[in-house]
Amino acid sequence: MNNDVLIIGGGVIGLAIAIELKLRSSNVTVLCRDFSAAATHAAAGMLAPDAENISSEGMQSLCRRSRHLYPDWTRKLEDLTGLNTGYSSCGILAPIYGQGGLGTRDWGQGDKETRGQGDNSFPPSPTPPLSHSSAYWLDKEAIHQYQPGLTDEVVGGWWYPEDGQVDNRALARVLWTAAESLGVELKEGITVEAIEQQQGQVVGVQTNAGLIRAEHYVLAGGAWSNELLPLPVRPKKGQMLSLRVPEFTSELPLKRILYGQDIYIVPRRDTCGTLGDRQIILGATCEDVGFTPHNTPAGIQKLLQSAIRLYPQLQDYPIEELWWGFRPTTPDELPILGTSHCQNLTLATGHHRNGILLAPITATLIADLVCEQKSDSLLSHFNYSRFLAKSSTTTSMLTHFPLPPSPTPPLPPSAILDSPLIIAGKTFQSRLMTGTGKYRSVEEMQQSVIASGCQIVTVAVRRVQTKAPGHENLAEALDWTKIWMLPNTAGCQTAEEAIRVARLGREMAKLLGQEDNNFVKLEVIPDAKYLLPDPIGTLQAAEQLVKEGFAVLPYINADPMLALRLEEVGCATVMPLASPIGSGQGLKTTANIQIIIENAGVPVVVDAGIGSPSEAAQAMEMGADALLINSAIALSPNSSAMAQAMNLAAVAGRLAYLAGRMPIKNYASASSPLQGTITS
Ligand SMILES: Cc1cc2nc3c(=O)[nH]c(=O)nc-3n(C[C@H](O)[C@H](O)[C@H](O)COP(=O)(O)OP(=O)(O)OC[C@H]3O[C@@H](n4cnc5c(N)ncnc54)[C@H](O)[C@@H]3O)c2cc1C
Ligand SMILES: CC(=O)[C@@H](O)[C@H](O)COP(=O)(O)O
Repeated sequence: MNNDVLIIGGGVIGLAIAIELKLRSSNVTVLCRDFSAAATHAAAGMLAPDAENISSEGMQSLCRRSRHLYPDWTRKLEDLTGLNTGYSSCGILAPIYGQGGLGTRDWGQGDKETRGQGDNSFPPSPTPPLSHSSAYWLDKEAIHQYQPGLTDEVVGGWWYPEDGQVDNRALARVLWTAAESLGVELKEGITVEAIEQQQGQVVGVQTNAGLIRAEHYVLAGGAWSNELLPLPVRPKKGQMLSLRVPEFTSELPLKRILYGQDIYIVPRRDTCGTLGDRQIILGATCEDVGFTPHNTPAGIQKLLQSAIRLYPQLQDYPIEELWWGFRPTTPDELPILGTSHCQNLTLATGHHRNGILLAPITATLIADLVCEQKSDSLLSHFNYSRFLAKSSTTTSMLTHFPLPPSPTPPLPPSAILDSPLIIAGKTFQSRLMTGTGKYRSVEEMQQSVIASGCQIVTVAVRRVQTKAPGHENLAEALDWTKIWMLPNTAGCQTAEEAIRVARLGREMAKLLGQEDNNFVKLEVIPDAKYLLPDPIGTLQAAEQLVKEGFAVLPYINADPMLALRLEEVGCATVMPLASPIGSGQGLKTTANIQIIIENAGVPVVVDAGIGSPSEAAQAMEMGADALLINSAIALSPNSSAMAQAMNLAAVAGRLAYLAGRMPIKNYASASSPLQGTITS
């Protein structure tokens, strides 16, 4: 199969897959936001299925199969590039302290740095090895003889001769060079902002350089994968440091990795052949602190204390470098590999603390799947669907659809992983926007906004200025820490007026604490009867406001050419009307909106005229990215119930759009089988 595959993420996983696919004759593109930020560079490079003492059988097999592939895989890469990966089957020694020593294992890291398996921060305690691993117990005398220099507290340990290491930074360079030389298109500095889906297919990825399309897509975004799909992958930060082996030491004092109870010590051979390059790597913390960067004194102190305790002579070695990285971690700490809810999207993420080890097997299994639709039985352990079935509480983890507030029962888990709505780089989970006008009271407006689950509320700057009813205490009326304000230029008849009011709107947002809010819903409406926007004035004002740094969301008639022009001048969305504002006539411009949706590279927000939830759902089923609905909610006799209904309709329409509708047929087709029925 000679297809186009686009890989999101250029860490060890994305690059290994890219090379494997390229070697099987696919045309491959890798999009990578920041090569240097990848956990790949931060790792220790241990290949340790045995020392890691993995409890899941599927994971044990996966890890061992990968370790088995390592010698040939690295040799092939080295042959391709002429570079060294630093692969070595050096073995891992896991020393164990006597009872007296165990008492000092509490590192007191507080909430942020915890330890112990499951919630583990440091490597799990060495315990008797699991079946199928070749492991040898060394008693006190044997271990001290085998590895001189260990602390006296060590009373024995396990020797895992089949485990090893690779120089992960060297490997990353080799993978990049190999991919480049094979003709993989490597695009560094490109951020994928959204995965565009339609009817069970990915139709492109929205990036900071525009829309990019391929036949097949692979998500290998490491700890950041959850920015694009609601997969339960979270960052687990690891701090590390390296010591330089002093030059007077002619031999590396350590020949193998020490895998202690609260530290691992990795002697790194020089991949360049110079003695000056010899390092000892110490790791690692495992912290649940999101993407908080930097090394901390507490983290580094604990690594140093543990390392010196296990192997005291390290205390005199010069410190060379400190760093940190983010492991991509799932709730069960197993990777997510294989098929997704979209037929042409494959998942390869969540490798937690074993991604370097798992790179060759991941590449092989994913390439088998993409190129030959061959699904290895091992993959069944790692499918994303294992997170779907559990309970309704997983819904928020696996879809970006906002749950309606109580008392509506929670939605059942959805098998669809949706991208969030992104406008001008800002991410929103809800695809419904509402307004503040026409409500009978401020209280009704507040309740409706909450019931709608919306995250964007548009506010008419002019009405706030004039303190029109319902707009007197805007600052207090809504929780602006949760709701993003979309100032609109309603009431402006010319481009000049709209530009002036947009600037006031920006100041208004600042007063509400939204310092970085540069959004404006641009309305230039000279006609009061139909409230139809002036296309020329809108384009002129949009051009100017974009130049001034605004994220412009223009309200327009459903005119496909105008929509394109507005996108060309840099608008953040286009907002075609369904029918005149406040008319509740529903979708009167369907055909043109469809053309706009087909051609837009920015989100299409259907705005104005939607009168009922069925119309809202219809617009979303057509592929609108979002809706703006005000009058239908505010003028309903029960506005908060209608707000909730509109939210559900937006969610339902979106799900239906992603899932794909059945074909329309001319004749009936029985739902139950016609064969095999009882005949009289
Ligand atoms: C401290 C530490 C020690 C470790 N030690 C080991 C070890 O000894 N052995 C082992 O096997 N594993 C180890 N690991 C784990 C291993 O590093 C990871 O599992 C592995 O790097 C994951 O690879 P990846 O390619 O999935 O993600 P990454 O290496 O993190 O790469 C992801 C890449 O995707 C890019 N990206 C993300 N989102 C987007 C987007 N939207 N658009 C474009 N690009 C995007 C990022 O910029 C990044 O370059 C360690 C990890 C840490 C942090
Ligand atoms: C509040 C706002 O911006 C409205 O002008 C918008 O266009 C919504 O229209 P409906 O009130 O018809 O939903």
